[in-house]
Amino acid sequence: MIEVEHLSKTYGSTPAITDVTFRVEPGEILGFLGPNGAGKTTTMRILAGYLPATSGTAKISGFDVHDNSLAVRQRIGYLPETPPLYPEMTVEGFLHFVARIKGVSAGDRTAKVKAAIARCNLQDKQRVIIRKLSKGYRQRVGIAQAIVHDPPAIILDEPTVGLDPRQIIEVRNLIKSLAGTHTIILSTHILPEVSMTCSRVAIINRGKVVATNTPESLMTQLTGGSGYELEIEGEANLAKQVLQNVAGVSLVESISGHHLIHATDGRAYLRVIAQPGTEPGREIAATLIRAGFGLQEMRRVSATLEDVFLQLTTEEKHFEPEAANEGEAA
Ligand SMILES: Nc1ncnc2c1ncn2[C@@H]1O[C@H](COP(=O)(O)OP(=O)(O)OP(=O)(O)O)[C@@H](O)[C@H]1O
Repeated sequence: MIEVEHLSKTYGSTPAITDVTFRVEPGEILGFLGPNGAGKTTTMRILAGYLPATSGTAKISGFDVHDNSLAVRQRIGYLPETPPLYPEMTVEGFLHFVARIKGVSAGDRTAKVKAAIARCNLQDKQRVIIRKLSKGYRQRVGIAQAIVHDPPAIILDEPTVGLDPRQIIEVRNLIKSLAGTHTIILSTHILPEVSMTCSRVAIINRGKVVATNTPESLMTQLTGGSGYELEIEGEANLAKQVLQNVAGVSLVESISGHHLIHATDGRAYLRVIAQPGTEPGREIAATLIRAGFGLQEMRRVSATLEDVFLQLTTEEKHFEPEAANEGEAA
């Protein structure tokens, strides 16, 4: 539905994005996640037909954004970082205006504007001048203008920036409600936004896509699954040997810091990484007790998307593209 292949953009001699490839399936929300300056806005603007790429292709519903820009604009809704609103117009008047320039026929306009107003919960504000709206409501008008012509694809660039926590929840719920009937790309640098809203995530760093997968799969790929942190009475190396033989355990390591600080108090602090899809907690506890160790504390830890993001965007090494795309629909 949205297909991006080997897209690159260079501003003068500065590469902004390099060889970006990903696709978004119909009805899916893809989170496009990256730190400041990673190339998110550049990619979104190319997809929306506002910026020509230096090389590569991008297609929306099969139409090339460069060669068929008119067809693409009719099939795409775009919310830039700063919504393009006319402050002196009423919400309703503005949406009628946008519907007209997006090519909605005069006969369909009233119904489409009404539907966009209802979808974005703007019924109470439809006759209010945009200038008088709060930032949260303005953002909803921004989303309403993106969907008023009922496009199959929607591109949202940092849609919750500058909103208060309540408005953020409202806008995220609105975006989620658009999935299924629309194909959505949500560009953001906010990690929880991706976990809460998106079914899949593409992580972009320094202009390159470094991983694409579901948030859960990314976490599992990077860490080998969830794990446990243990505080035990006994000798660390002995405990490690014992635990290494428990079914489902892939790795046992000392927790650095703890190990050094408490080396003399007879306690060991260990992290056990479980093999993906296994839950060896019960057997870990039973094995330790059977072997005569005292189990002071045991808690489950799982990698967060934040761990994944930090690892991919701060280390030089990252997934090979094949591994990064594993599990992705062809
Ligand atoms: N018009 C421009 N001229 C020159 N360089 C640009 C231009 N626009 C963006 N860049 C550079 O391209 C790179 C990618 O910028 P882009 O705005 O796409 O990133 P971003 O991920 O959207 O960042 P942010 O989250 O800060 O908006 C950056 O290094 C930026 O400085």
